[in-house]
Amino acid sequence: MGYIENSLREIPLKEKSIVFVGFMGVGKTTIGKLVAQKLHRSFIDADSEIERKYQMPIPKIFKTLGESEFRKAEKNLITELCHQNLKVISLGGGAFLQEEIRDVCLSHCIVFHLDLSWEMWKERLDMLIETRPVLQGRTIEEIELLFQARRETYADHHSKLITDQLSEEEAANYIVDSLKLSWKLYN
Ligand SMILES: Nc1ncnc2c1ncn2[C@@H]1O[C@H](COP(=O)(O)OP(=O)(O)OP(=O)(O)O)[C@@H](O)[C@H]1O
Ligand SMILES: O=C(O)C1=C[C@@H](O)[C@@H](O)[C@H](O)C1
Ligand SMILES: [Mg+2]
Repeated sequence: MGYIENSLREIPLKEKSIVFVGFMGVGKTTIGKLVAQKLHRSFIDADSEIERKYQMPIPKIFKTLGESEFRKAEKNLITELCHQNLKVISLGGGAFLQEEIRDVCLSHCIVFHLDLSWEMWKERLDMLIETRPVLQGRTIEEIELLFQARRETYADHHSKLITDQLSEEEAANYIVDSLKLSWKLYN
């Protein structure tokens, strides 16, 4: 049996939870949900869990409680989730900026970076702006700088997929196939 070592105990590769990271709007939630269905695993979206906990949408959490409260909740939730196996977890776009979140995800789970070119991503801006407070009040040039800067953070991952040419379904199928192949090779 092949195992990847981590600091606490050895978890068989096949049982590790899968975590999706990447910039806002790249498809972590939609593709993560499809991957979970295809692998018969439960799906957890970190943003939705936080909205459920506070009983308000994210823009309202940012407005009334502040971004720092949201980031604390994000860290506590993701740390707890990463200690559970056999899940598919989609993070919020800013979660991986916290070092503790990066560390716990990378040591306990399989981290997939979903990426998109800037040219493709900017076509989604209008659809995203209302529900993503981090994008609000910024010029397109500022958003591009944020997009490029954050790419460096997501560079810490186990696997990456550029989805420019892929539908949500195709991306999910590709991820499932590549996971199954690595389980076969390393188990
Ligand atoms: N491969 C794709 N092709 C076309 N549209 C896509 C693709 N992936 C996602 N989308 C669309 O982009 C939008 C944003 O996707 P989604 O909410 O999954 O992003 P996210 O990465 O979870 O964002 P956030 O970090 O803000 O949570 C959705 O409307 C979704 O249908
Ligand atoms: O990129 C970010 O900082 C965020 C992304 C969203 O998924 C939400 O987690 C929230 O709007 C913050
Ligand atoms: Mg999402």
